[in-house]
Amino acid sequence: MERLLSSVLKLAGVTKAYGTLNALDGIDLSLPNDSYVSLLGPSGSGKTTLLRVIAGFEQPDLGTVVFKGQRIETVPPHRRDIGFVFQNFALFPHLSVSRNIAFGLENRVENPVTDPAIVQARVKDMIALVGLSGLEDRGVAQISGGQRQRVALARTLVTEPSLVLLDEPLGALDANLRARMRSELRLIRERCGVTFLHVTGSESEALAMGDMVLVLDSGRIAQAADADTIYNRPKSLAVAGFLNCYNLFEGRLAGESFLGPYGAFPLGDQMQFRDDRTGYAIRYDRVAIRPAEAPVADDEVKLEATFVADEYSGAAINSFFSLDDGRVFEVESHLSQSMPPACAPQSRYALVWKRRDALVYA
Ligand SMILES: Nc1ncnc2c1ncn2[C@@H]1O[C@H](COP(=O)(O)OP(=O)(O)OP(=O)(O)O)[C@@H](O)[C@H]1O
Repeated sequence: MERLLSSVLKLAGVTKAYGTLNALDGIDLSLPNDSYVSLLGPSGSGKTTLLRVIAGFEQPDLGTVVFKGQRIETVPPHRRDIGFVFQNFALFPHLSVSRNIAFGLENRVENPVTDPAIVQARVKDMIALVGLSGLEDRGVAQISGGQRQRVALARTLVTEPSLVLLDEPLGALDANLRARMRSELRLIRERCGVTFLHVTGSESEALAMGDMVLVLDSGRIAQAADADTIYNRPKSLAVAGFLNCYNLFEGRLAGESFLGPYGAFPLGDQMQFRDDRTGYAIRYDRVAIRPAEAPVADDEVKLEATFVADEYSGAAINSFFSLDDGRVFEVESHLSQSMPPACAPQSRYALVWKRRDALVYA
């Protein structure tokens, strides 16, 4: 029996330069079939360039792009069987929801569908899939931002691509809608079984949505793993930094300690990773706030700091402290676990964590 290909897309050594800048610098990656993949990276890291190379709007200078077992570097975009959902949706403002969705099917270069009955049936199925039933005849100017997002997605999915690229698809939506569309997008993808590659600059979006998360840094893949691994075991200081949930210190190792700008942090059986830079990371939600003079246990590390402010975000409180040189240290207390003490502004506190909860890079 023929085995299904386990990966829909493979890139090897893909490099793309603009002048002297390598926007992509030897990218190797493999996207599994039937999965949601998030691509996370700071501004300028090469996310859009990578999507454009995969879609065929740019050609790589070096390297191979293999899609469903075939090399496609020189295949033009419209012959690639890869869908693209743009951040601004790019809908036809004068057409209805149905007509926008039908357009792609009737006008695709390969295999256009000309039988109106077939078009109508496919569009109807797609409208049901993305949850737009009842809005078929509305103009796209008369629907909400989230509904427009679904039209854009339906218009791409109706052409039955084997891979869908989404460039910051939730970027144009307000915060509430963005949160709702996260689970919607995941559900729609599960129903149609197509791999989605979703570009985002938001670490929470990337971790919440991706079965697999790719982290891009200066044109290279800094880490590719499931969300849990990326979150709990970022493999470099740079990746830990992008996640926005670790306090980071640079310094050096000396015997059984990490020596940083705030003295020695004793080491224990924490995880250690190879990195060009030597550093120490402790997650915001692994830190307890105690009175400044509270004793610490043998397996703990303590750092004194001045309380600045709190920020409530539903299920958690984020507390901000100022270290002796003015740098900010953040603590996240999940309210389901325990209520942090009410801290007084400008007062000193002990910030305490377990040695084994730190990550060390060297
Ligand atoms: N057409 C171009 N000509 C010259 N330089 C470019 C071009 N397109 C992108 N770059 C540069 O390549 C690098 C990667 O850009 P890219 O748009 O891929 O990053 P990004 O991660 O998508 O950023 P953002 O999140 O800000 O959209 C950046 O330094 C950018 O300035």
